[in-house]
Amino acid sequence: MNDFNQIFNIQSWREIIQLNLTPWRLFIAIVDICLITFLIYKALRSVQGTKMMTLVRGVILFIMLKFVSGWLGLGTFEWLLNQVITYGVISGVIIFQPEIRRGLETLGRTTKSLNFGIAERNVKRTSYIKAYEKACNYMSERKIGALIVIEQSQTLEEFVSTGIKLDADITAELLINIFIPNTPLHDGAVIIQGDKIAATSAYLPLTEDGKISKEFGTRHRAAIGISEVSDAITLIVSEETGGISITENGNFYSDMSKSEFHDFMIKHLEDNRKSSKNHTLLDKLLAKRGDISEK
Ligand SMILES: Nc1ncnc2c1ncn2[C@@H]1O[C@H](COP(=O)(O)OP(=O)(O)OP(=O)(O)O)[C@@H](O)[C@H]1O
Repeated sequence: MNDFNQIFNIQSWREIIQLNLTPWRLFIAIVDICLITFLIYKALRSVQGTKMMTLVRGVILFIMLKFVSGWLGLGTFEWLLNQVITYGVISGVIIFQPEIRRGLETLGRTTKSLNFGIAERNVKRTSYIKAYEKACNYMSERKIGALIVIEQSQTLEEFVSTGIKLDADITAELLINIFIPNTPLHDGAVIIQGDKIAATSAYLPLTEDGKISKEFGTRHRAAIGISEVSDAITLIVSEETGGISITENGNFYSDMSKSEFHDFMIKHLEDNRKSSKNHTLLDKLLAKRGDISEK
């Protein structure tokens, strides 16, 4: 039995002393517990607000029922729950294969993002936000329908593969060009990954939320749909009204004014800055030079 199990099997703190854990082994056990807590927290955060969360709730309920039935000695009920849990895990892995892959890719990306060059990325991000604003305002004034999905921490690889891969630099001109009606790439969504327009004509999942007003068609439903299964930020320009809307984490901000749209984008930029602020010497130097304007 390892230290972790030993600690969870003790009946009282007096037993800790009887375990004769050396300070080093106690330290390792605490690190062990912290690591598990961190992993569970990260896993729950990554599925928060997605359909996977319903499954996680179900699994927690089954595990609790299993413990209670074991404690009460309900043998047959416990056996039945064991079967459900065993086969449920196998079916869960098959059914949620895309989400699991996405989660693992996110983990890989998180590790990759712990590198230098954060300041440079922030400067670039400012120029991308300008590009999104310029493109959306241009298309809004001319009632050109558009759907732009900006990937955040959860990967959109699965949706990129439904479209036409582009891997082009993010510019307002290219975004506008893509959505010009009756051109080969205008249908579907543009997906932004990092500092690239990764794909056009991508197909997104439609929301099944019955509360969405009927006035919003499939473009808006697709934007809400992608915000329910990922943490992406999606910009929509309505072909009918020219209105600009945004979806994020299942929230739908419809018909935003230019200033509301601008504020949302800046806030989004600032949030990213806050989390990465002053990580490197380069960040501090650039901030002093004013290359990163602190708002
Ligand atoms: N699942 C989807 N994934 C990506 N794009 C989609 C999807 N469904 C529809 N679209 C895009 O939305 C367009 C149709 O928009 P529709 O008129 O139905 O929506 P809407 O929400 O009323 O938007 P608008 O106000 O611009 O008319 C399609 O031509 C296509 O480009």
